[in-house]
Amino acid sequence: MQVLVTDPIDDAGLERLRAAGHGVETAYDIGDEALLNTITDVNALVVRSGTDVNEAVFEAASDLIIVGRAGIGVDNIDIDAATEHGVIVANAPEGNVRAAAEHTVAMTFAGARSIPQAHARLRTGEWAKSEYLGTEVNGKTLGVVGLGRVGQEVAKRLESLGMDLVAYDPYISEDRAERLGAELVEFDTCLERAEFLTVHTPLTSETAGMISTTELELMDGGYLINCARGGVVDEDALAAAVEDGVLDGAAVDVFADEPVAPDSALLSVDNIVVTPHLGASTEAAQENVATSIADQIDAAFAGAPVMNALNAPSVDESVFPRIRPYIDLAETAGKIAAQLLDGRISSVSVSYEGDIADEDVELATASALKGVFEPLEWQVNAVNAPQIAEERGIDVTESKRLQSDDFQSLVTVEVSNGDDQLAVSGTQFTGGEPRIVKIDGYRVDAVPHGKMLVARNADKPGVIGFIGSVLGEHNINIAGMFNARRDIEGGEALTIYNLDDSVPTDVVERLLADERMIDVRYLTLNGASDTK
Ligand SMILES: NC(=O)C1=CN([C@@H]2O[C@H](COP(=O)(O)OP(=O)(O)OC[C@H]3O[C@@H](n4cnc5c(N)ncnc54)[C@H](O)[C@@H]3O)[C@@H](O)[C@H]2O)C=CC1
Ligand SMILES: O=C(O)C(=O)COP(=O)(O)O
Repeated sequence: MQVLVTDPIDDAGLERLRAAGHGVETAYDIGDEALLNTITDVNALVVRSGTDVNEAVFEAASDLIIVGRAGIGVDNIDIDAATEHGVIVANAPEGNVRAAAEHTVAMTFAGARSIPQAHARLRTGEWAKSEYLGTEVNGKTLGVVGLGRVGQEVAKRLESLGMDLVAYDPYISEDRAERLGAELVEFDTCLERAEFLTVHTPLTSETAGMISTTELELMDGGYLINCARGGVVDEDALAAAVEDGVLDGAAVDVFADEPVAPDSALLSVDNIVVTPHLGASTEAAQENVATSIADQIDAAFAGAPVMNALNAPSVDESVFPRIRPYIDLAETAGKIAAQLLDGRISSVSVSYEGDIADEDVELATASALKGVFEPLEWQVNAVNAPQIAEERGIDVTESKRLQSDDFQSLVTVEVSNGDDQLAVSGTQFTGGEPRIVKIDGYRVDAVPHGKMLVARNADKPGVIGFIGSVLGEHNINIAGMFNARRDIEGGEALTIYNLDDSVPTDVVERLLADERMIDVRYLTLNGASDTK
């Protein structure tokens, strides 16, 4: 598999990918145009904040499986476009949290004690001792906007230095804030009470520009520290607020456009301390995020759960071995059901019974959808299948029942076209053999693989012989078969054949021409049926 790395990551990540046998190409500072040309046969792309992974990238990247963000913020990646193209986006949400928190604390002090300014003057021989009267954090109020992983670590550190905490985060509980010793308050209150305000939200449509002139005026003095994302704080408004004395100072690590333009207003105001997006730049953080992303890429290539996938159902590694067979069975059951039902599919229901009902089955359900949609030749995988269902107005339901009548675990995929339904169930026998055990109400025992013929016929003597001889005449070898009939003798029967060879349409038609045959479908479990 081919991995392209377009922002510098730690060698440990590159080595891990190479050790796993993948081809790794680094192209730091690659331009947009060159990226579009290079990405065409790449299977994984690794980025930090320096690469714009937009829709055009996904359009060009037909073999792309995963984009790994060696860090936290994913505002430079078009996740909707990734999902539409079935590409996993994963980040490394833990590895640089402490680095970002420490840098925030460092920037707080740098701003409050004018460390960079004093340093610069001393380097030119000026002993400007009397010009710098700093502000202590001890006894002051810290306002935290966004009390997530980084915000919490910053809060803990600055609280231990004697600060009182207020926080604004509409998505966390009061309990969580309280446990940190922070008072959860409204946004305006947070701005009004903060003597130091630190921003730790992601950049989203909701947070873009959330702090501008009006908000800075509410602060009325004090310091603003932004080590989250440039677009959250309006840069011109911040520069003006510090310049005009509305704020005492600011410290900024991140910019709306990076690298920041040399004429940015933020670079020319005395009391604004700046760093070039260094929050995550420690050895430990870079090693952590690079190896985390390498592991996730390797998992994605192997079809295993991707721990921090942002747009695909993710499964805990410890439960994956238990649910893996049902992920495969759900896909197979979905494929069979879709190939046996005519008409436009309007709903899919996936149900789990027995032990499997006790597990997190989101990935298995996505896999069932993939199975249903694949025979329809839609470009689909478990990442985009739920979205495809939604876009096409297909109802998807998932249900669970802890009891199972006949099997330890059973997964059933039922498809409906509005008039008719068709359900296919699968289980895993002890010893690891997957089996399809029910098709459209018939109790069967079929090995789900390769080429299969499903025939429904009148339950009369000689029908199986007839099918066998027609297949034989066409040199189609039968590898195995299972015959089932509905409740009463002389009613309807269903026979499943596992075949070594494909069944051409004219052979299906020849079988169907016999009046004893009710329905005959040739289906493949490796791709679209060639009779539909
Ligand atoms: N300067 C640097 O090098 C680094 C910057 N970052 C930035 O920090 C951000 C936060 O990282 P984490 O704390 O790990 O993310 P997180 O997801 O753990 O926390 C973000 C918090 O923001 C809150 N939030 C979302 N929308 C909000 C809104 N409208 N108002 C208030 N709060 C809101 C969320 O509820 C969540 O608690 C990242 O998205 C990234 O942009 C992260 C690491 C390094
Ligand atoms: O992890 C993040 O969100 C960061 O902002 C770090 O960015 P970087 O990897 O240094 O470009």
